Amino acid sequence: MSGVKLLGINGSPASRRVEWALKIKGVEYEFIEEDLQNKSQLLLESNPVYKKIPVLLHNGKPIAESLVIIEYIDEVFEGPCILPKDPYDRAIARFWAKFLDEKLPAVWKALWSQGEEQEEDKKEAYEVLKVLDNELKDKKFFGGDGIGFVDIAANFVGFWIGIVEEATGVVLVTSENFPNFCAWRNKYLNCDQVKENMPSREMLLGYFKSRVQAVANGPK
Ligand SMILES: N[C@@H](CCC(=O)N[C@@H](CS)C(=O)NCC(=O)O)C(=O)O
Repeated sequence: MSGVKLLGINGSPASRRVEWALKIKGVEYEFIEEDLQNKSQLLLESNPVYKKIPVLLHNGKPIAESLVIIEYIDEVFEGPCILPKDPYDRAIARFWAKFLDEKLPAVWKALWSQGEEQEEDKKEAYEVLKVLDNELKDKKFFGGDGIGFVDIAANFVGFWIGIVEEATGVVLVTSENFPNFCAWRNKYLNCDQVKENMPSREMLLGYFKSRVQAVANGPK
């Protein structure tokens, strides 16, 4: 028993990032599915600042924020390194992971907003995707030849965006606009590591379609 518990949600990209890191290290853990409509006392006490999942509990001590948790896992447990060893490469990986965290809300918003607001939001989302596309110009993965910290951090753009696009009918990513990004995404989705660490596509598609329906029905 490793004394590791994860408070999370099966379909959450942030939660999946942490599970992926735990699996790379071969750490056994207990997954505790949270209900965000009715947050547990354990979650509220473990992450009193943000009250969000994921939270890792290691021997009872809580750590919040998925990227912070992955770095902790990388330092504390034996196994393959997740972040690069070289300090410069590590700093660059942190830069891109931070970029993803800061910019993803704009991409998410563009997928759900409507009308004129959406046209503005799309412009911002395209800028973010263009930056990612450019970063992937001469690379197989963000991590170089293999999946690394930034590819784990990028699970939302790699896996979730396409599903939300299908549910909402909003198209942000095309191979004409973002060829390097699309090439990365195709490789990414075909990786065993990715397949093993993502939730069911059907489950997410059903969930997002029900959200689209709820938006269309308007407030009750
Ligand atoms: N920056 C955080 C984001 C975590 C996050 O957004 N968690 C969402 C679920 S995916 C949550 O707990 N939301 C509940 C709330 O906002 O009350 C991380 O990377 O851990």
